[in-house]
Amino acid sequence: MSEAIGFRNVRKSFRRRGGELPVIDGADFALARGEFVSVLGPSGCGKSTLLNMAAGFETADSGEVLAGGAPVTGPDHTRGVVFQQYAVFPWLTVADNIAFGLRLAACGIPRDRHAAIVERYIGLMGLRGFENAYPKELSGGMRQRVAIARAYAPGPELLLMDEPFAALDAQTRESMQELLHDIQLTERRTVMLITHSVEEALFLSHRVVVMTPRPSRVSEIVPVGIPFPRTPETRLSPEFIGLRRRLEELLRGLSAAQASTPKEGRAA
Ligand SMILES: Nc1ncnc2c1ncn2[C@@H]1O[C@H](COP(=O)(O)OP(=O)(O)OP(=O)(O)O)[C@@H](O)[C@H]1O
Repeated sequence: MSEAIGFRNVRKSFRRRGGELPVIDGADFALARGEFVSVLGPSGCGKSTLLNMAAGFETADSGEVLAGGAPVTGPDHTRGVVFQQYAVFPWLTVADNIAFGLRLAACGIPRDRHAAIVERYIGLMGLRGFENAYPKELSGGMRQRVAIARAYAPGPELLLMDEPFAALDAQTRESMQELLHDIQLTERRTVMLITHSVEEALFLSHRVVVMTPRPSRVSEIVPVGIPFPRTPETRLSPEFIGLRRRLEELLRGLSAAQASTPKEGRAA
């Protein structure tokens, strides 16, 4: 299978008051086309930094970030991004938010197809009846459904999601995971998801990348061998529970290692 996004020995530091903060120290992993991969790791280890490099918002100090084999040089329409918040435009209706990326010339989808594409994602994301609503009239979960629809609509090869459900209550979060799972069954895009939730990572992913504390590298890549489609009962299966325990233990160990490093090595 060909590679959608690859990190090759990537290093990244940030310049801060008081010196350099090394964040990523040789990250090396790749996502195959059509693969759903979650990235877990101790708080502040650089997960969002990895995603921002894949999106083209940040550049690596050394090593390479490759999208479809070509170096990432900046953001473009082949990579869609969903953030935790502020992902929808408050001045646009639901339909216009979803159409936003389609209307950018670079995406190259003819104008006469836009309405059908918007309509399709309205249906897939359960937003029918809300086409003309503004984000302020929607719940947080519905706003994130709009954000996800907007990211999928222009047909990017890769979707980069940075804790898209972190601000939602537990029940909404579970139903959003199920919605994303179902969309992926039909769309089969490549997704890189940053999350703090082991359960979310396991429910959605083919593989889970676990990062070490900062300066971080890959600690382990855990394949999730649970067949698709997954259902709410999957979360209760012995295989799922076993993997959850294993990942939680791994993360506890990594966070404990982080807590015992000298303070000057761990800027906030
Ligand atoms: N633009 C920046 N300038 C300076 N420091 C930054 C910048 N972006 C991130 N950092 C620092 O780099 C470190 C890693 O941040 P990042 O957000 O990538 O980690 P994370 O693993 O996503 O964090 P969390 O788990 O808390 O969401 C943090 O210490 C953060 O303060």
